[in-house]
Amino acid sequence: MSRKDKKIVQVTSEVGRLRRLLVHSPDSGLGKVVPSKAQDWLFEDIVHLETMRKKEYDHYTKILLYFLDPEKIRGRLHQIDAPESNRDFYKPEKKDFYKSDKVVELEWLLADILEDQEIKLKLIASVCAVEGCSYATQNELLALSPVKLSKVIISGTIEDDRLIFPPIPNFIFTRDIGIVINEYVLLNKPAKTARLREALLAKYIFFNHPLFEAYHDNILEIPDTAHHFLLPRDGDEKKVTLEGGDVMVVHKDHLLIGISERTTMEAARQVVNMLFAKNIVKKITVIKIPRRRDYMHIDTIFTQVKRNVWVMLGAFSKKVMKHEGADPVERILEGPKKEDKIKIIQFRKKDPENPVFFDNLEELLTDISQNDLECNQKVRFIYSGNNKFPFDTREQWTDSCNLLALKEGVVLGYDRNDKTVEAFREAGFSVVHVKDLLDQFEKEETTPDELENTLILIPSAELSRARGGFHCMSMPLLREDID
Ligand SMILES: NC(=O)NCCC[C@H](N)C(=O)O
Repeated sequence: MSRKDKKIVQVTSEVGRLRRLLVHSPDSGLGKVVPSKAQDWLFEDIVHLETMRKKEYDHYTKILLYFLDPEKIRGRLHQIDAPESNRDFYKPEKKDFYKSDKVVELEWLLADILEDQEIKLKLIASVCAVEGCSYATQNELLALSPVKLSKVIISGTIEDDRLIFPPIPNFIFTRDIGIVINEYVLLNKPAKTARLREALLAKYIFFNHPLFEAYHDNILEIPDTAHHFLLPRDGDEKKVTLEGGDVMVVHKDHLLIGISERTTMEAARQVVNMLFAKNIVKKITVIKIPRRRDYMHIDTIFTQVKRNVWVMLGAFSKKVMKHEGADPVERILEGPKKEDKIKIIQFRKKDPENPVFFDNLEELLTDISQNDLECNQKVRFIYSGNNKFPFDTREQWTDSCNLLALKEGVVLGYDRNDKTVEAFREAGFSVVHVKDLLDQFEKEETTPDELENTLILIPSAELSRARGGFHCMSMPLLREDID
């Protein structure tokens, strides 16, 4: 898959037409999560794998292929989903797997790099060191073919359904393994132990897969602070962790970085300095949000829909929340709760000593729409749960604010956030269920190019238990510029 001739990696916005992304469909490891481990492995519950795959994630794969690589799928849906096809189209180890270099499956890339004996040896040794495997297990892995080994390394399960190390069930959230900033790839440093193997695999893939051959000099790693190993284990301010859900490229010159439960101030500091020193962006806005599980990254509280439209959680709004039935005088006197406060500081490369401060999220996002994206239409905000208590927080918890833009104004979200959907309708968006849309595509009643201002809903009963939406389930590699 060497593509020296073509552009493989470039992202300059959150909403330009998506042309290539990294994904990972739910592997058998997700079906091995036990209740006692669910929290450690960052799931709130155990999931039903078959429902998650067949009734939910497969739709995501199909809609992505229809937008990014239609030849793989157009006119074939009936055959792909026929019971006798056994879902082989969706399984990286099968010969009928969709193998797309636009909707790129990580398990497939991993299998590719494991063809190289030296990489295979190094990666097995690294995984076994991280997971504390026996020497016998290490040798067992060495004997596997690249395709099988890739599956085992990701799922933790060897052929006879034997778990040899923990699964990495959060690998479906490819957003958090790295982030493309213009033509650079910033590798992540996970905050949680359960996600460490993901970062290791991402590093090997980006440095070794021929797809990224032309970009090796553009891979950015954040070093640990000197002597980090001498620092106290918990609560040290010099800890360096950063996850992709906290990084957003909103314009070729402007990056947002969240400081959150997962991304530390030290990591943000290093990224700001590194990107300015390498001249990758001109402006970086740091958004410090409360360290809370339900806000784990900034993309859990807002994402962009089109250049002048954003979806966000009202708790971070300048407006006072409309808590129905509450006394307005009390509400206004109290103001927003202390734990809901955020800090927004914008650094400019030319004058980092004099940052710009923003009071609230709307002020920053309006500035991005009007000044970076030069949009002269009214900037609009769609609020989680239509900004009505208690739907605002309930729906944010199930990722109402975590949408993926396939192109400007066309976004993917979960089907369960009814009040947010209502808010989209009120803002003039069409709302369509993924099954109906795929049906319309197959019948040639409409095309991805014709679609505008639309929220596409995907079933989510199981997926939402994993605590991430489609923004998290995507790592965009290539988007068209929106200017
Ligand atoms: N960017 C994101 O917000 N990713 C969601 C990650 C969910 C996963 N269960 C985690 O807790 O890390």
